[in-house]
Amino acid sequence: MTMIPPSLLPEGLSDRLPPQAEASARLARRVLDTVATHGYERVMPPLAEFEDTLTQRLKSMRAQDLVRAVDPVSQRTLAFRPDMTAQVGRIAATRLRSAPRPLRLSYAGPVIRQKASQLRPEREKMQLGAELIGSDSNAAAVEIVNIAIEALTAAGVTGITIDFTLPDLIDALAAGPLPLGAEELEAVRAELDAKDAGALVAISPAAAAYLPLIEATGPFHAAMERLEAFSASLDGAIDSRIAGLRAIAKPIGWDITLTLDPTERHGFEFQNWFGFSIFAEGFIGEIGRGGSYAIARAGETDEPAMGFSLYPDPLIDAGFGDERPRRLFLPVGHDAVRAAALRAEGWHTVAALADGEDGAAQRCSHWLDGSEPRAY
Ligand SMILES: N[C@@H](Cc1c[nH]c[nH+]1)C(=O)O
Repeated sequence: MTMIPPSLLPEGLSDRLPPQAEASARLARRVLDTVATHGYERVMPPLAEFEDTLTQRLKSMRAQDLVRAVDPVSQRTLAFRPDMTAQVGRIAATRLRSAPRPLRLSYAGPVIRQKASQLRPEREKMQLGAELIGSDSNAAAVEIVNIAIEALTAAGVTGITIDFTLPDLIDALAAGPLPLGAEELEAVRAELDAKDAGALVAISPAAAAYLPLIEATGPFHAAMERLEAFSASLDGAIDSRIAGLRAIAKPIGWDITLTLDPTERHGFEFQNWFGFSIFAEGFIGEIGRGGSYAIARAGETDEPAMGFSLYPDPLIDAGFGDERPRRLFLPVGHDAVRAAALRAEGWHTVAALADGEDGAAQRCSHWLDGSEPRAY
């Protein structure tokens, strides 16, 4: 029998150690506090639930993406949550069904996926976010995008880029002004994803009509002008979406870089008319994502919603949020009242358990000499 080393964790799962565990919690706290000031109240869904309740609520949450196990109690398949948005949707559609709308909820916790992404090896990630349930209007999008920016800024993130997308644009065009057969549609999606103009044109003349969308990518204002020209060539077929994007972009500060990638679908499995990805300077891949979606409800029409999720682990790995408090060593017999007063001033204290302990070895910069902290 092969022995599993006691330190080995399953692939893609890892420990967070000091000081990063604290930095991660601090960043989560700042984001949650910011969204709370805009009326978002926290929910705490469980780490795992029945697989079907996780996959049914949001369209295209796929069972094969989940880490699953059979529950010995119910004999049913359980799945770890891959995304808390689906759980918030379940809560909104069931236990908070009759709560007044719009309903504003926030969340934070780990999520687990079957496979890691290409960019990062983790299967477990920290997720923080906010969901606005009951509307997917332009006003809802303005609120969500701006709160996401405010929360990241409050947490100290700089160099933010927001990339807008229209996740269901291709489907809407294919079902309307630029018809495509089912196979053609798949091929068009693949080539737009690859941004391969030559391959797109080679599919068919109908597919070639989608070419302007590849060009409507990049810095926001120039890309929007190209998207507007494309809409004009289709008798204004996507004018309302363009107006939506303009309304969302308008209040965003000059210090945020805006880009447009109207056909980006990666990571937008359930979002419909609007989606956005968040990037921070110096970090590969998104640190957050959001958009509009619909929550399925038993015996009723779907409910519109809008939200965002942040994945702060890359920031934490890079040492972000590492604010080390001053550490003070308290020798045996120290003045406990003075120590409490110093803690109230922001010191972190480390009390000796026995004579002869070395405070410096406990990473203390100071020790309590009578009533005064003294540097080592
Ligand atoms: N939870 C989604 C983002 C999102 C939140 N609300 C709507 N979309 C994700 O992580 O991809």
